[in-house]
Amino acid sequence: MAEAKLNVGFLGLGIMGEAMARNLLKSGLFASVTVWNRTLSKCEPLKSEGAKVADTPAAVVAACDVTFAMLADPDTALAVALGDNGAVAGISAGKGYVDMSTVDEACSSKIGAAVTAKGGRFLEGPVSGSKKPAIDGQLVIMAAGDKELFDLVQPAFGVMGKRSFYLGATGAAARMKLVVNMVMGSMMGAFCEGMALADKAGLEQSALLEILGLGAMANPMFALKGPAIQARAYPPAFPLKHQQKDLRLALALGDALDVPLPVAAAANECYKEAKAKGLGDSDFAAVYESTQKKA
Ligand SMILES: NC(=O)C1=CN([C@@H]2O[C@H](COP(=O)(O)OP(=O)(O)OC[C@H]3O[C@@H](n4cnc5c(N)ncnc54)[C@H](OP(=O)(O)O)[C@@H]3O)[C@@H](O)[C@H]2O)C=CC1
Ligand SMILES: O=CCCC(=O)O
Repeated sequence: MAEAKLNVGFLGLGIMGEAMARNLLKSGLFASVTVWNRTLSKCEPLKSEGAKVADTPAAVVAACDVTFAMLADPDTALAVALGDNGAVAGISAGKGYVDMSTVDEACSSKIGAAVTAKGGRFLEGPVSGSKKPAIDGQLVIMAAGDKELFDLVQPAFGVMGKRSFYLGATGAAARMKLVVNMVMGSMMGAFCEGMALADKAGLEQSALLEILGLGAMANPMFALKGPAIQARAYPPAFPLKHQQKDLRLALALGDALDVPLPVAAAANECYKEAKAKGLGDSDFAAVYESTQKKA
């Protein structure tokens, strides 16, 4: 007998969440897709494409077998899960909650414990890949927590991503994601310093990009962000404030484990400076501006 289609929910329709929820909807694999966003007007495009809209996270979870969340940061993930009319209020036996936000282990564990205390199942599932991979369903999903839930949501992960990794007990995916983004934030910081030094040294930034692109350091990030840095135009794909949050959380993990992270700590200062210049909502490539002399 064919398995019944799942009713799925999605909380948080920002840059990533809207694209991910749309891929769930477009796939036709689910009986229904119910969405919620703090700014409710952002639900309208998906509503016009066939999604249901609920007024609260609790109402989404109550209506769905599995609910996914993609929220800004740990404080937000906790508020949406545990606050009044939060997701956990809608949990009952067997329901699944998959938090795909980039958060630290303490946040994820707290949400997981609240979900399981009500008989629900919890998985963390942070992702690599930005706006375009989210639109294209090409994210890389790092998951940890309830393995049966991981298996159950494979069709959903399959439409949102190109690969999903099961990494073990809750916390493992949160830690992995922070390590990955610590490397990314430091790489971008070093790249921006190179671009700034090339410019001041009388070299063409486009020549630097070509030379880097032909050697062992070739990577999609430099190729994609290089032209934006040259133009000093930073439409957000990955907001700088989120990259700084990830460095902050990775440094806290390093502190807790006594791992020296001087490169990441220096990069974090650059992102903090860019944020203080009002660039938090710009793409994280705007960290280039921290290399420029103050006006
Ligand atoms: N953009 C990227 O390239 C990637 C981002 N991520 C991670 O994914 C998560 C989402 O990122 P992204 O989509 O870019 O972020 P956005 O800033 O575009 O969206 C953030 C979402 O969180 C919601 N939110 C913020 N504050 C609150 C609050 N106090 N209460 C309720 N909801 C709130 C926003 O609602 P509202 O619309 O009302 O503001 C929105 O839905 C972050 O953890 C980020 O680090 C991971 C991989 C890539
Ligand atoms: O957390 C954001 C990651 C962005 C990316 O992997 O390109």
